[in-house]
Amino acid sequence: MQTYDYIAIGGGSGGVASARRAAEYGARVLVVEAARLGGTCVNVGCVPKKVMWYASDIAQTLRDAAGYGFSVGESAFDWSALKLRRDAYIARLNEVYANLLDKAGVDVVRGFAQFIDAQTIEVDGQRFSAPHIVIATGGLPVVPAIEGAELGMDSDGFFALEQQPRRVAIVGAGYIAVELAGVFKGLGSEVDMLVRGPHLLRHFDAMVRDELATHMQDSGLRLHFGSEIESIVRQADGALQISCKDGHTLQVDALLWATGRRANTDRLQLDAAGLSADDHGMIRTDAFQNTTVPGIYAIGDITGEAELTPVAIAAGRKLAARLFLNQADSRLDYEGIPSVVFSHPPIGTVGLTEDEARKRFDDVKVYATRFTDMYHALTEHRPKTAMKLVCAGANERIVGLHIIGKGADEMLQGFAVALKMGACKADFDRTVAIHPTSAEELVTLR
Ligand SMILES: Cc1cc2nc3c(=O)[nH]c(=O)nc-3n(C[C@H](O)[C@H](O)[C@H](O)COP(=O)(O)OP(=O)(O)OC[C@H]3O[C@@H](n4cnc5c(N)ncnc54)[C@H](O)[C@@H]3O)c2cc1C
Ligand SMILES: NC(=O)c1ccc[n+]([C@@H]2O[C@H](COP(=O)([O-])OP(=O)(O)OC[C@H]3O[C@@H](n4cnc5c(N)ncnc54)[C@H](O)[C@@H]3O)[C@@H](O)[C@H]2O)c1
Repeated sequence: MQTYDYIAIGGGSGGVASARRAAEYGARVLVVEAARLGGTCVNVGCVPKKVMWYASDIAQTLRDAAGYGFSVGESAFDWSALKLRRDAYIARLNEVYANLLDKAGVDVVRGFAQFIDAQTIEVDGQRFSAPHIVIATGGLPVVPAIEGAELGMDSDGFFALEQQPRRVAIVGAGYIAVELAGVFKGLGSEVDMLVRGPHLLRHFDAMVRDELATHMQDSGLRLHFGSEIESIVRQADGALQISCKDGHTLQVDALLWATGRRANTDRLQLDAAGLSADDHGMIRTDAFQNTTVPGIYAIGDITGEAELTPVAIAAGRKLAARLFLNQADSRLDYEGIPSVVFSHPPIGTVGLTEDEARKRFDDVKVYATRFTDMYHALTEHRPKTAMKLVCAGANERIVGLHIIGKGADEMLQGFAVALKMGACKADFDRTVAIHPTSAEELVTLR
């Protein structure tokens, strides 16, 4: 049996970040990874998704170019060529992760870890023990139990696609559904989104989610709200026939399930360590990432908190500082986490929605604007940009900030710092605008 100070189960965003920090602080550390280093984000998440988002954005730029006097002529897009280049980039990132761990002096064991007891794990018959073990095993896509569901793909399957389907149906209305719908549509597929409820992105501020629906419909993407699938059947010509409960049918070449993710805890043998997952398989923790068993911690998607890479990384680093740098108060503040939806156009959001703020505070004031940004003044396609500041209290502290429009993705980070610092509307007002930008609207709202 080999012994360590710290073991991270899972070499994804959270596990790798926590392990590297712990090693930097002098701990002897092991990372166990069952698949590819970098986890969901690097291999089947943020990174390949952003590559596809860029491709779709370039396709739109080519279409916009005529407005600026360019005759671009016929352009062609080769999905499989892009996939090859994307896969090569990710293979390089896998190596970068391996090198970073190596340089930090972290040992890596490839294989699937299972608990033997609270301080011992087993990987392919080999045992390792440590007084501190962090579970960072992330999540997996969920596909509903519907007749023919296996004929569709999940987001992992999306990244394995060798050819671009001509007609695609996407089920779901969360981050992944709207992001991948934008990719397919931007790159020229016909897209139908089947949404169970009445909205896209139901937890988002009403302004951005309704604007996004308008943008999508204007781009020719078909949104079917209140739509639930009954069955999927493969036809003789290879197409998929989708039958919905309301009698509506659809024929497509591919179907994408973007119906959420579940925690990856199934085969960990949590009970051997005295741990149990909740009904969703999540391992809940206190504010310091402690599970109910002393010496076992959980970080990242497995905890069911904001499922974002920087959250997993920050929680892992804070935990390492608490355990190995004696920083007893070191913990991640889960308030005010900014996030971007890489839809077309992108959405940036931080803090409370208007509805949430009205429930929490008596005195809420909202400043909003909707305009055509300068880039689109000359293009045929003229999507609007929309922005909203949600303020609370007599001093109008900004408790929510929401943007949809070109550049929202890169605009948000700095504003998120301002919100974290407790910025009020008056602070925005006394900041001189940068002209001509879209972001300047946020400091000139009246
Ligand atoms: C399509 C998609 C797009 C996304 N886009 C974004 C984005 O743009 N921005 C963003 O911030 N977030 C995004 N996310 C979310 C982000 O990927 C996750 O929040 C993040 O990867 C969580 O990190 P983690 O460390 O908790 O888990 P993961 O990164 O999932 O890592 C878990 C690792 O544990 C390994 N593992 C599991 N069980 C075991 C075991 N028993 N033994 C050994 N190894 C094991 C797995 O193989 C995996 O490598 C996206 C997710 C998806 C699916
Ligand atoms: N840009 C980003 O930062 C980014 C991108 C992708 C994912 N993520 C993270 O990953 C998490 C998971 O994303 P996701 O899109 O898988 O989940 P999600 O929870 O955001 O969305 C799931 C969607 O599926 C719908 N749904 C669930 N079951 C259904 C069914 N049986 N039939 C029809 N619809 C059904 C839900 O109503 C919801 O609209 C996100 O919450 C986010 O934290 C982040």
